[in-house]
Amino acid sequence: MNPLRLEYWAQILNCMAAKSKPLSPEWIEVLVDCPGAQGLYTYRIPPALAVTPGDILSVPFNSQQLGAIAVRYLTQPDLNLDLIKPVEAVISTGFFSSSYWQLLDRIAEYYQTPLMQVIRTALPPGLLARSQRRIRLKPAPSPPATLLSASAQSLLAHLHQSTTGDYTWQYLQRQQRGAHRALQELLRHGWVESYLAPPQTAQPQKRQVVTLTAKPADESLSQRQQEILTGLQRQGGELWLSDALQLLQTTSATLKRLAAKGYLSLEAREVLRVGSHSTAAADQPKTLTAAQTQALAQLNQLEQYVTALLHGVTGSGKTEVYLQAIAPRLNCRQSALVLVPEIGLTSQLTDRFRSRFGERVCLYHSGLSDGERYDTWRQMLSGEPQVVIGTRSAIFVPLSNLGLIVLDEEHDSSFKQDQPAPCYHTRTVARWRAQQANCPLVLGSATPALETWVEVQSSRDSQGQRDEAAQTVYLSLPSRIHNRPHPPIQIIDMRQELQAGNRSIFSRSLEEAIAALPATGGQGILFIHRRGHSSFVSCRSCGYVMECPNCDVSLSYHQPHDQAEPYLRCHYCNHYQSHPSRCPECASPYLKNFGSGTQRVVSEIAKQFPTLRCLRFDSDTTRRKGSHRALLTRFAQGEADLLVGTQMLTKGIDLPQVTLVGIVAADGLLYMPDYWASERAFQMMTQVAGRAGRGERAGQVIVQTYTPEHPAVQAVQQQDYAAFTEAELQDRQALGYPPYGRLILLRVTSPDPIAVKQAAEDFASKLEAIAAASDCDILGPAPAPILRVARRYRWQILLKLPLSALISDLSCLRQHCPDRVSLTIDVDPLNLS
Ligand SMILES: Nc1ncnc2c1ncn2[C@@H]1O[C@H](COP(=O)(O)OP(=O)(O)OP(=O)(O)O)[C@@H](O)[C@H]1O
Ligand SMILES: [Zn+2]
Ligand SMILES: [Zn+2]
Repeated sequence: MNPLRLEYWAQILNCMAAKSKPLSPEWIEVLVDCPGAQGLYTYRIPPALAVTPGDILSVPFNSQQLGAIAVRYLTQPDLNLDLIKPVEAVISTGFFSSSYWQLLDRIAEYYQTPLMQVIRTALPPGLLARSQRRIRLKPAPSPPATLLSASAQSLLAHLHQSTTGDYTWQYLQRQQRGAHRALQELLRHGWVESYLAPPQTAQPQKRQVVTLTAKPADESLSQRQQEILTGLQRQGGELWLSDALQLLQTTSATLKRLAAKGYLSLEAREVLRVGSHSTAAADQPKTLTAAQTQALAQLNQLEQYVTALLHGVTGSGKTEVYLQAIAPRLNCRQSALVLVPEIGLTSQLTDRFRSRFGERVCLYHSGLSDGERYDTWRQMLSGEPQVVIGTRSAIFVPLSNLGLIVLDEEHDSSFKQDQPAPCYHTRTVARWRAQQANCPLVLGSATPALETWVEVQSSRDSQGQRDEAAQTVYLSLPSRIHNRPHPPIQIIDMRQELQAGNRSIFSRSLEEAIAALPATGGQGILFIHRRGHSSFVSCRSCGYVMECPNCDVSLSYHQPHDQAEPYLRCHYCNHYQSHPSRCPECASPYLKNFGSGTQRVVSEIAKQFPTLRCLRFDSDTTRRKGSHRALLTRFAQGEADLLVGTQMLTKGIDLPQVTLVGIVAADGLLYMPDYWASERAFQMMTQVAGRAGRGERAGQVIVQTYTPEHPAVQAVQQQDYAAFTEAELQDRQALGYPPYGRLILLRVTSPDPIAVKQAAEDFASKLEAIAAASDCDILGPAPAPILRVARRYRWQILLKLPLSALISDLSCLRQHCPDRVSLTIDVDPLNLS
């Protein structure tokens, strides 16, 4: 025997001995492309067919042939083997890498969720429906066509009618009954092959733009029309249609009428080109500061999987480090994944990436349409090196050859999915993904999550004792770019303001600072915890509070501006109702709204500072696509003196002219029903404060509170992350809370208040046995802090486990879930309300 062949056989035998998995698995579980099909289905793999997880298949399903994705091999189907149908064909191979499914499997297991639900979260909707199966003639047919059945010959004739010898399978099925069997025959004899159409090149996205073409002087125009044109002129004469509708408070019909009269033009323009106009000029890498240089050098040395914490104070230039760490990897044809809390809020970051890497940057987030998400996916499957910037779900994009994963603002809670299941944390999944790709994971933050911090600490303590992969590398950017000072932080005790007779929502210091803005040419940011106008409305005669009919919460009072009709809205279920003129309880006309949201602050500002220009930035004013960017651009261009907004303001705003930051009421942040309320309050306040004084002019931060002695408030003032963390960690350790223990929250909900309580009690008693085995505490069952949301009653059970505890599979509880009750298992929950 030829020695080469011998070696070949030796290898095969080795493989067979080494792998427990049979060489040719017999069964495969697949995801079927059929709207009603729930779960995974099992198919037989015919001996002649090589099927690998990740392949796109065609399978018989009911009476049809459907597209499917091979997910995982099965050794022992729990079914009657004779009833299992065979896979019909492999349409496209290597669509997903098989490690991709291992990742999803791991998520399903850790987060106690059925694999199907994980798949649904990970894959863009309609992935299979959009991948078209096509059939084409092959060049060298055999045997002669005359030996084929009549129906096969007829199908062949159809294919010959096409100039390219190529049709979609759907089309052929419509042309001929029983095309399926004919196709089998043609495939078997090598006449044709079936394949998956390559992705259609994504059309450049176009958007309507409104441009002013004539001055609004004409008398034939109505006053309203004149206002619109003047408004457009004030905005620089050009706006995206969507922004124009919002900013000018008009309709497209009105704009079209004005266009017909020749006052403005409406045309489609490519989004990319115009959208990034501010950064059209390609951007060069900046000369790094010493700290940046050191951090980058350490990052560049990391070749394999390892976690690195880039701990950089606000304004220290973390983004520049990401950019320069990614550049060499792109040059080595590796891709990078950059995860951010919310894409709309990080337009500056996105712009910086675009201007550095141009077309190689691609965005992936839930704001994309299904079609856009699909196109982006297919583009990534091409394997071309690229940088994907995305939110939470982008951790699932199918990038091959990953060279680096970055999680910017890693402490941000939007990286955790509350619902639907899987309730995954992007940081956790990113670790697994980086591990699989064997690439470094960079966590960036000015205020790292305590969990991350503890890992760094224990890495330091155990230098050299543990294996490298378990170490967290610590990189620090301790000062701002150009050594700009941090703004001093002034804490105002609002109780003293009240004593001094000041009943305004602004303390005297904040009032003075706001009043001084125009003269100094600086801009200010006011942070309010709540959107809307006021948090609740109550009757001054009988004390009745207006509540949501569907939820156990008070309705928020909304009044977008002073002339607008006020209305009430529920921030949990979005219930809307008009504001009553009289109390529904006692008919008294004295209804008053309490607490201050963004709208109230804006209208207060208008009263106290009539000449000050103010923009509101919250989820009410930024509902439309692109409106975040539009508002921030207006602010950046100096169209307003003040930006008033909610936590959306905390992230990534880098505006040199902002000199004042005011936190109107810190208290709303401090008292939340979570074990980590202090941590979040500290992080948020530090981030907002960090928006001030990033330019040449010094900044100033004013925090108003009724509890100035609160440790989080104190720590913010002293800008002392380490001290805050140390104190907070001691509390956590004493109580066995994360990061020193683990939590699992079971949420039980139902429209039926009795059934939900019953089910929760049932689950709790079933958990007793599990708990005893794993040294775990069961807290509850108890009604959730807000018992009813959107007409569903909510109960919860909290499991508190030591870090070392092995938790058994809780998904078995689902089998005991009664009909109208639903159970969500939230592993490592952040939201306990
Ligand atoms: N080496 C450098 N030389 C000059 N300017 C720099 C350098 N690095 C970064 N910058 C600029 O400093 C500013 C702050 O940087 P960046 O926004 O990346 O900070 P950050 O650490 O992400 O802050 P935050 O956490 O507050 O968002 C940006 O305007 C950036 O362009
Ligand atoms: Zn009343
Ligand atoms: Zn409600």
